[in-house]
Amino acid sequence: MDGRIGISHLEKVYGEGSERTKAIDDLSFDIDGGEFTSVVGPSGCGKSTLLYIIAGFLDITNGTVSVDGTPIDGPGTDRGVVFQDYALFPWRTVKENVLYGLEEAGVPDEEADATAQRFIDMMDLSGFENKYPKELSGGMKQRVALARTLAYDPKILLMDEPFGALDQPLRETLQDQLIDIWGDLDKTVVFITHDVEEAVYLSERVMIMTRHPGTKKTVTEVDLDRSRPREDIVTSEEFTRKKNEVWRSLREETKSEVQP
Ligand SMILES: Nc1ncnc2c1ncn2[C@@H]1O[C@H](COP(=O)(O)OP(=O)(O)OP(=O)(O)O)[C@@H](O)[C@H]1O
Repeated sequence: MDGRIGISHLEKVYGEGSERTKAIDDLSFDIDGGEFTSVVGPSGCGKSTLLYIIAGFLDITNGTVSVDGTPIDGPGTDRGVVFQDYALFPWRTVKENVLYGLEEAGVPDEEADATAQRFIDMMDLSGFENKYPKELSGGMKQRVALARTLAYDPKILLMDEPFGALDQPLRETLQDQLIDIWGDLDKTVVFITHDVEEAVYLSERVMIMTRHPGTKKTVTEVDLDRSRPREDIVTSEEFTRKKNEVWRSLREETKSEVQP
């Protein structure tokens, strides 16, 4: 399946001289097309840096990052990014926001309109097409952002703590919606989160990064039957075991931060 991400000996250094910071050091990791991977790690370990490198927003210092075998050279419509703060256009309505990527891609009006409406419906936003972002709740704004990204059909979804600003019930609703979308649309998803439970609930693999400079520390494989209701999943023995495994690895990194 398309949407494979290859990361080989990635190094990212910001700044020069006394301002020099090595954010990522010798990180190698491959993600299969259609796979859902979460990335967790201590604050400042380079999670967002990694995501923005895959997005093509940032240059790399050393190593290679490729999509389907082709080294990344700037942003592209094969990758869509969803941010924590939604990044909607405040002067555009819901429909106009969702139409944005389709307009940029030169999709004819009628087809763009039908596609936008399909994703508006999929994200339960029907009836809100003509509202402006300021008239929406946080959860609705994030659903608009997701619809906007999905509408131009990227193979890869890059999500930077997308539900971090939402309260728990909303977060859970959006997590379940994302699992459905992932199942229906065959996307590769790279999902950054601080929430271990969220990472294990959503992903097939969780990569835990070392603290600054960040590299791959451990990878936990999660093979949960996600067709069950949430209550059954989160109370299952396997879910608890995987959560503890990720926690243990993460705690080691956070602990080493405060040791001399
Ligand atoms: N534009 C920049 N210029 C210089 N240093 C930067 C820049 N962006 C990030 N850094 C540094 O790179 C390191 C990694 O930052 P990054 O934001 O990728 O980490 P993170 O794991 O996403 O953090 P958090 O979990 O707190 O969001 C940090 O030390 C940060 O200070």
